[in-house]
Amino acid sequence: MNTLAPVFYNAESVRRVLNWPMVNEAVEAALKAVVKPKAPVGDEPMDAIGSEPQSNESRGRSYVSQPARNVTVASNDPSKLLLTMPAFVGNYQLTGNGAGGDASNVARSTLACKVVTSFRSNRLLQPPLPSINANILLFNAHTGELEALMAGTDITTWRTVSASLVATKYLYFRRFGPRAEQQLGINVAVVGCGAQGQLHAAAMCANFRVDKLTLYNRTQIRAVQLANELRQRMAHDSDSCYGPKLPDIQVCGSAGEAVAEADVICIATYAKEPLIRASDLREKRSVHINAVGAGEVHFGEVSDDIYQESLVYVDCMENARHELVGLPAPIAGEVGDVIINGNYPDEQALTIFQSMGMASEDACVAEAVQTALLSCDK
Ligand SMILES: NC(=O)C1=CN([C@@H]2O[C@H](COP(=O)(O)OP(=O)(O)OC[C@H]3O[C@@H](n4cnc5c(N)ncnc54)[C@H](OP(=O)(O)O)[C@@H]3O)[C@@H](O)[C@H]2O)C=CC1
Ligand SMILES: O=C(O)C1=NCCCC1
Repeated sequence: MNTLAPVFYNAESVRRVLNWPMVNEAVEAALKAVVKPKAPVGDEPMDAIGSEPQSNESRGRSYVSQPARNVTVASNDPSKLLLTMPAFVGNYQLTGNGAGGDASNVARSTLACKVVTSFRSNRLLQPPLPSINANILLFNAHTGELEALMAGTDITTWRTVSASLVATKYLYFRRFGPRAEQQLGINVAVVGCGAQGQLHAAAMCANFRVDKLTLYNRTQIRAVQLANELRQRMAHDSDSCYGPKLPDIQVCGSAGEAVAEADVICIATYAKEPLIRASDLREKRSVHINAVGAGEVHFGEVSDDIYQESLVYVDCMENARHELVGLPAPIAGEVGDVIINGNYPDEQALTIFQSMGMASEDACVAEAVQTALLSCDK
């Protein structure tokens, strides 16, 4: 690769190659890589008596270096943030699923840094702009030279939605059996129909068998527009990715109404006050919540009484120590650990995936996108 001239991949190029199998595989790789080896107990092998637990690297497993993200407040306004999100992901594999990978299963390492702004008032501009705008720097992991600058706004939305998909697969479906995500029909509620909510709604229907999709948005017209768009798109694509039966899509007048019959809830707003409460949820719990919104805190949009009843899982325990201070419930574990060890929740559990977003997800997806774009050029 020419080290003197980093390549620029614009948003259009990135969009051309994004697809769910590719992104889901890359995000799953990032979620697993972040899991630290456990201290040696029982049958865990030890290097030598009294030695430290083996590192993931020395075991040939994937691993991550991902410092806490740095947040800069712009114009003295806490709703205008610039975040820098560096990550190194070592020794991970992508199989070639969805064209991002390498069928030979060669282990890869990625060094990247996302620079992202969150300006929530952008939606009020004329014309409106996305609240989240991102670019990703991809470096040569051996020499440290900058190889590519990639538009990262779509990658941010896709990898965040994908983390919710992966969490739903392992924290919700797998409690019912090994292939439950292909067999079971679910009711999905989406609370917040901004950029995240829109893609969560479409992706849940494209990746799982959704019987009913309920939508709530503070400004109702956006939920109505999303419902209409999804109905049109699904009718048009019905042969390809959606199941044998198209979901029944309903717009609701309150968040409580939207989640009342939901098995899986995706909530992605800037709300500081809770939009959903324990009394809104189905009595027979067996419910999974993807809590995505990050206003001033990550967990404002879901009420304390839901957290107190839930098993809360995170993408990264280390980041949670910095970013989830004051979370009203203990953290049960990392999604990656559940993927690796198969320790799924009980069928009746109420689970929350508290999504913070990881730089390593951006790194793995950006690497997969670059691989796919390079293979298009061949
Ligand atoms: N976990 C992660 O990895 C990531 C999390 N995020 C977070 O996801 C959330 C949504 O982002 P995105 O979709 O890009 O943002 P958008 O600006 O596109 O959408 C914001 C949504 O939040 C709703 N909303 C804002 N304030 C309130 C409120 N007080 N009460 C109810 N609804 C409200 C808006 O409703 P209305 O249409 O009425 O204005 C809209 O539906 C943000 O908190 C963002 O920080 C984003 C990226 C990654
Ligand atoms: O992970 C990200 O990227 C973001 N998370 C919170 C809000 C800004 C972007």
